[in-house]
Amino acid sequence: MSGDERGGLTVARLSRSFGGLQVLRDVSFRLNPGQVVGLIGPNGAGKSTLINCVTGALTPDGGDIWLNGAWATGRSPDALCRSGLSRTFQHARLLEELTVLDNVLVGAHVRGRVGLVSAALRLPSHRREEIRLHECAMHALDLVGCGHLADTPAHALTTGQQRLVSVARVLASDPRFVLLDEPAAGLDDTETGALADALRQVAAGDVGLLIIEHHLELIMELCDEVLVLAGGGVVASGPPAVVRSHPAVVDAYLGTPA
Ligand SMILES: Nc1ncnc2c1ncn2[C@@H]1O[C@H](COP(=O)(O)OP(=O)(O)OP(=O)(O)O)[C@@H](O)[C@H]1O
Repeated sequence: MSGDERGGLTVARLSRSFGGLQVLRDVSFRLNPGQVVGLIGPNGAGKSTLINCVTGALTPDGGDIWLNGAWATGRSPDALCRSGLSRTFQHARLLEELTVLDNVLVGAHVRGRVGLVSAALRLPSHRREEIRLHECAMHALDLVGCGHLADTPAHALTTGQQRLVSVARVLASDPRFVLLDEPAAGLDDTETGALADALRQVAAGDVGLLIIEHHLELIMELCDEVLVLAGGGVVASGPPAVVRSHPAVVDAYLGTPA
């Protein structure tokens, strides 16, 4: 592994089957700090399986994952999250009886620095940490345009607001890399705009983002690189302008030149 690969997420020749069905075959990509990579492909192409393997929910059958220079294949989702690799889910569920702020604080606590003993004894270090986490949570909510909803119970949110808050919950964990599974699904145009602005700001803070999306315009507008998955393999990759006119993409996925 070369020196400049040590500060990123590297996925090399990842494979995964379910029974006799090979869902991923030799998938490789790299995500650098501050880079936004889009992952597109038809339904069933293997996008969610890829995220599940990279974030530890599934064990790949073959291939390697490196996170900041450390071999990360097979590590648990919790361990990866503590190392700065987080994800959002296609159908994220909030804790409905809690307020929006408390939901986001759950994310912030994932990487809290003060242990149980300090918390139980209510030491000053615990109090300072609580203030810091509260600020992180509010900052994440402001980023996605939901700061005004902090005191609202989660069950009172629209579907779009729930999605934005679930993105804020992940951002509050102060990740270095985030894998987002269809973050714009169910958002209206205003919410999609707020999401795009938030993700740009997050990436500008040197966070690497991998975004699965069916909303192609969002992908083409937001991403530095796009990876196209079909039948479990990468059929095209490169800058958006190159990928959108790639013959394999036009034929197999977009149908007509975008
Ligand atoms: N746990 C599982 N057991 C068996 N087959 C699975 C499992 N998870 C996924 N698959 C199959 O793997 C293939 C890829 O699924 P995956 O959800 O990764 O695709 P996707 O590209 O994310 O699709 P979508 O865009 O519809 O979410 C599909 O054929 C799916 O049925």
